[in-house]
Amino acid sequence: MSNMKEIVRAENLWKVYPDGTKALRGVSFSVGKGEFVGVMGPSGSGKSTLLHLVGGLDKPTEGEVLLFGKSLSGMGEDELAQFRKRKVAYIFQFYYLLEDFNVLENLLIIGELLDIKDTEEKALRILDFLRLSHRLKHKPYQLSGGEQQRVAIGRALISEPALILADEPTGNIDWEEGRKIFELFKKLNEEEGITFIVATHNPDLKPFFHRIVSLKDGEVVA
Ligand SMILES: Nc1ncnc2c1ncn2[C@@H]1O[C@H](COP(=O)(O)OP(=O)(O)OP(=O)(O)O)[C@@H](O)[C@H]1O
Repeated sequence: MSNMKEIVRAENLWKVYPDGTKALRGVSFSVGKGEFVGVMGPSGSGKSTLLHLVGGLDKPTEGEVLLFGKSLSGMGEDELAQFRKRKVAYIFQFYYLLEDFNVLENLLIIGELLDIKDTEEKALRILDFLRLSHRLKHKPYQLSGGEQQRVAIGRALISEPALILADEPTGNIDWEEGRKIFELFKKLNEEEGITFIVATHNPDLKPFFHRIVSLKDGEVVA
């Protein structure tokens, strides 16, 4: 029986890359709805690999990921694509914004791609929430790192995801801006009920998390 409150379950995940690197060695954990969970550990401990597997961006060598009670390995490509589009959103260390488009357009394009209703209205509301209303017509290169990351967050929010996976989201910005990003995450978590899994090696961010999954050499440590 799957527990409906359980959003993510990872069961005995192994990831062996083609060169033989064992990035994950039997990782298991679960995340409940509304949790704000940190994945922490030193560089190379497997944090990014784990987030990729949880989001269905890559497949485990062994083991299983269940999202919202459904096994990713049992899904066809179409179903997986739908999942990736509409239920789960990613925020990366590098923002991957469309450089030729302005802030508002960066959100509108995703909305169009995902066939989301009332995209413009939603985009404006989200950008207001992210304190970017005065930057709508700016291109990414005209923005600070923190602002670019807020646009990337806006892009993630346009599909109204239940789960956000963030991989070193503040890795490229200074501490003050980074703290603001985490405060936005907390607000989204508390007010919108969005579940977060955030990978970071920055111990200063520990106090933000409800719970921490600590990785070392591809294994969960206490
Ligand atoms: N495509 C790949 N091919 C081979 N080895 C890889 C690949 N991707 C990652 N690795 C290796 O797997 C291990 C885990 O990498 P991963 O990126 O998941 O760790 P991480 O904890 O996110 O590190 P960082 O904090 O530096 O991003 C490392 O030893 C890394 O070198």
